[in-house]
Amino acid sequence: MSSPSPDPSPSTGQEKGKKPIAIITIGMAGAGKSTFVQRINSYLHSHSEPPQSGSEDPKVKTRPPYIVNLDPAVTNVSFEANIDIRDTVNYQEVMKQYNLGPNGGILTTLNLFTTKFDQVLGLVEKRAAEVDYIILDTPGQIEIFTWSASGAIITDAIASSLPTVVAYVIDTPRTTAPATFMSNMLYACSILYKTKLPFILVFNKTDVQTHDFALEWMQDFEEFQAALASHGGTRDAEGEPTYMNSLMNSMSLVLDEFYKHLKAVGVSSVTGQGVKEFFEAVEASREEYEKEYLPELERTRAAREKTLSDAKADSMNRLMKDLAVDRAKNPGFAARDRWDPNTEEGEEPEEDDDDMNIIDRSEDPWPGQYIDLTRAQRHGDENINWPRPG
Ligand SMILES: Nc1nc2c(ncn2[C@@H]2O[C@H](COP(=O)(O)OP(=O)(O)OP(=O)(O)O)[C@@H](O)[C@H]2O)c(=O)[nH]1
Repeated sequence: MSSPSPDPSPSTGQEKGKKPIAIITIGMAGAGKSTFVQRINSYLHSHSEPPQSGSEDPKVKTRPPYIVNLDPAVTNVSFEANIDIRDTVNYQEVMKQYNLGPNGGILTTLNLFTTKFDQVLGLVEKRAAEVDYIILDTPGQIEIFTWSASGAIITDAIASSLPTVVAYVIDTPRTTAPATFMSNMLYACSILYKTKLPFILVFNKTDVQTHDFALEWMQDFEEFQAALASHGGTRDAEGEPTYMNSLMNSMSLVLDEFYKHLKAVGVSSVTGQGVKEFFEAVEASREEYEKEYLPELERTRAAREKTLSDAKADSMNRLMKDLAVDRAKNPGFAARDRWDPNTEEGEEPEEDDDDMNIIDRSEDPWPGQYIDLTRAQRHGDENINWPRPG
């Protein structure tokens, strides 16, 4: 496991030609992603001071970040997002139109939004010279980043344009059991190997539970195995280690290698403790991105640009097919995961429209209401033709 750089100051980011760094927060539902984004947002705001006119101001440290909210189901966003998925796709309307429940609704909403991610990237790139950090908040459906094409499109698109780091947020108090810790690390591992991006484990909620135990387990697999052995339920009736116990023992050896590629910080999004260390880890990740990831990305960039639109259309079709297959394979789940007509009253959806625009709230005054999926933005009564699950 690598440790954060000793450089104590957050990024100045205003050095000539230095690109902003994108921080993609990923984590299980309830891990504290949104609270964490709010905390780092307020940290950056509190460290930004207007430059003195006509002179180099040594007090200037950072500038407020550019924030993209990709969680369509969040009701209250405690930070001001510059781009908000909810402005473009109406999640309730998606559930209704595709006859989905909350989980399928969130995934499909993100898939639809992803088809327009080039617009998001365009807006972000336009602001790149004005900000030091671009922060993306994502839904708790972590499978988006472990198997879904939309997760890969988002991470690849951002990382091919800007230095990018994944901040994997963990609910520390809920990770003290060895089995829970292991399952969280396996998720992290699959995201790391899928995105191949610099990765920071953010052990959140350290005001409730410090993350020392996690660091010990990551630095010494024997410590983890000892914790596992002393944990209840690890032996069967004959006193033999259970299958799960043996599996986790072996996994801890495998993960030992994985931990070497990670940075880990303890943070309390409530008190702000550890946020400075988090930004040190982000700055160290910039170097990692430039030395290790960028050369590889540049090799593939030319090919990617050429095939981007084909790949997007293909991914969308596959996703819609997967959705249909999943639902066919799991009729019980499909029957439960449906839009409930009693939960919402409203107008009938408009007919389909084939275009929508992403809004930058900082440029375009927020209209103060949801925009219907079918009338995404300012196209009068033209219709959108969303692909339907096969
Ligand atoms: N004590 C403590 N509570 C926290 C901290 N960070 C978040 N929480 C609480 O954890 C709960 C979940 O936080 P959220 O920020 O909504 O979590 P999330 O990961 O965005 O959740 P989803 O949107 O469901 O994916 C809330 O009740 C927060 O107040 C922290 O550092 N310390």
